[in-house]
Amino acid sequence: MGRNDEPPLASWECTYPLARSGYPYISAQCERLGTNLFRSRLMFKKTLFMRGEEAAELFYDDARFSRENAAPTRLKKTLFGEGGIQGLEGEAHHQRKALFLSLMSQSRIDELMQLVEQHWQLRLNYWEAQASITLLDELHHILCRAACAWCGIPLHNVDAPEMAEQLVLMIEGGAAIGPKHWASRRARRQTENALLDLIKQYRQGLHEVDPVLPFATFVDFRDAQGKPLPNRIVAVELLNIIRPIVAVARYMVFAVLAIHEHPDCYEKLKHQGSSHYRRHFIQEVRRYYPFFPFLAARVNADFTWQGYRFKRGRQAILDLYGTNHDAQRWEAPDQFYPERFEQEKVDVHRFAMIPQGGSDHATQHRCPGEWITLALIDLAIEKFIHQLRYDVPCQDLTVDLNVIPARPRSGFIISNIHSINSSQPSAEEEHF
Ligand code: HEM
Repeated sequence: MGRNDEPPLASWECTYPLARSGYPYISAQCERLGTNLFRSRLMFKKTLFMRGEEAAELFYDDARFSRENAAPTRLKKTLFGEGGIQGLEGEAHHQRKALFLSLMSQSRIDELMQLVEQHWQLRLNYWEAQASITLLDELHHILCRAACAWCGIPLHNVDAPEMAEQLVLMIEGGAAIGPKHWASRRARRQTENALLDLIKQYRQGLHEVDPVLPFATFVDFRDAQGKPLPNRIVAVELLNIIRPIVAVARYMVFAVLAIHEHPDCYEKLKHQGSSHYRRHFIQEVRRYYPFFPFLAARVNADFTWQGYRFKRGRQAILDLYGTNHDAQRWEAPDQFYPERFEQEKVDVHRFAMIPQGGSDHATQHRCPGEWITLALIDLAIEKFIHQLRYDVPCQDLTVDLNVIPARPRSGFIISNIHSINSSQPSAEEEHF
């Protein structure tokens, strides 16, 4: 290898094999070529693919990589929206990020958890009356109602199921092709438009929202020049809160799946209360189960790294799933083993364990919703270990690694559901 070589070539074009193999694709190429960096083309664009802790540290060096115009259009039209925080850089990004982080205080997160508890409790009567329910679908609805209430977005009974469905379409349609992708684009347009109407009404003084809630925080924001955010951007950013809160349903289901498939974990969670073990279990759910597959950026300036040339303007992809499963960093990475975190230091979460991105929250693009995610998974564990009795009927619980975003095929069906601690009887049943 010379001082300034091109990274190894995996293939001329890899869009189709990547779509067909899903999460393990980048790692499989790394193993085949004996490298953590290779090149190919994605959607005919020359692309560098990177995996592992060192590569993640490099990817988060903003002198070398930029997110501006990095996300593919199909993701902007579905998952992210246009003009949102994901594509900002520098001071504009820091300002916008500070707004998101201002919503993540412990007291605000506690508020959200109380809302989720309330909506869960209201739904429990219905669960108990059914022969079975599909947990993923139910959690999508509960989280949608709680997230909208937490943000200050009024949802009436009639709108709630539609809103939940549209958010799920956005979550699932970004990576999809064909009709599902187009339904996802439609869902984004409709949801943004519904929010736009609310934002306009609020600006005209037609309805009031508590100023601490995200809706008012974003609409009332003024930059250093006293300029507000355009209505469309406010709508995109509000969706950047409620959509991912609904998406956490997948991690909650994965946590319940892990409890089901690992009886030893169940016993430890039941008897060790809210111990270190529980925290390690939650981290292992986020490390082990596939969710956000990879991130895209653009090379900012020519540079050389480990003898390989990075050319300005080149597309770069950081493999999140592959980094979380990198055998050079993790022992038995494909085994679910919460105890592994006993040996880890806090800085494991900077570049080695990066299901929600790495580096810093305030200055980098790392997910501002990590604390909410941890709290919601914890809530699911509390419910399923201590507060509910249920059966898991025979079903297909396969998690296909070629489906992005992943989920257990059945959505996790549970039956014979009973509340163990029925100290909070539901006042009214919610109709989804
Ligand atoms: C299901 C759990 C979640 C996963 C897997 C996840 C994953 C991610 C990932 C991979 C990123 C990109 C990081 C980067 O570009 O460096 C991200 C960014 C982001 N996430 Fe999350 N997230 C989750 C939950 C949440 C929640 C609950 C919220 C909000 C309440 C949220 C809001 C955001 C926002 C606004 C960004 C953009 C941040 C920026 O560009 O600076 N996410 N998330």
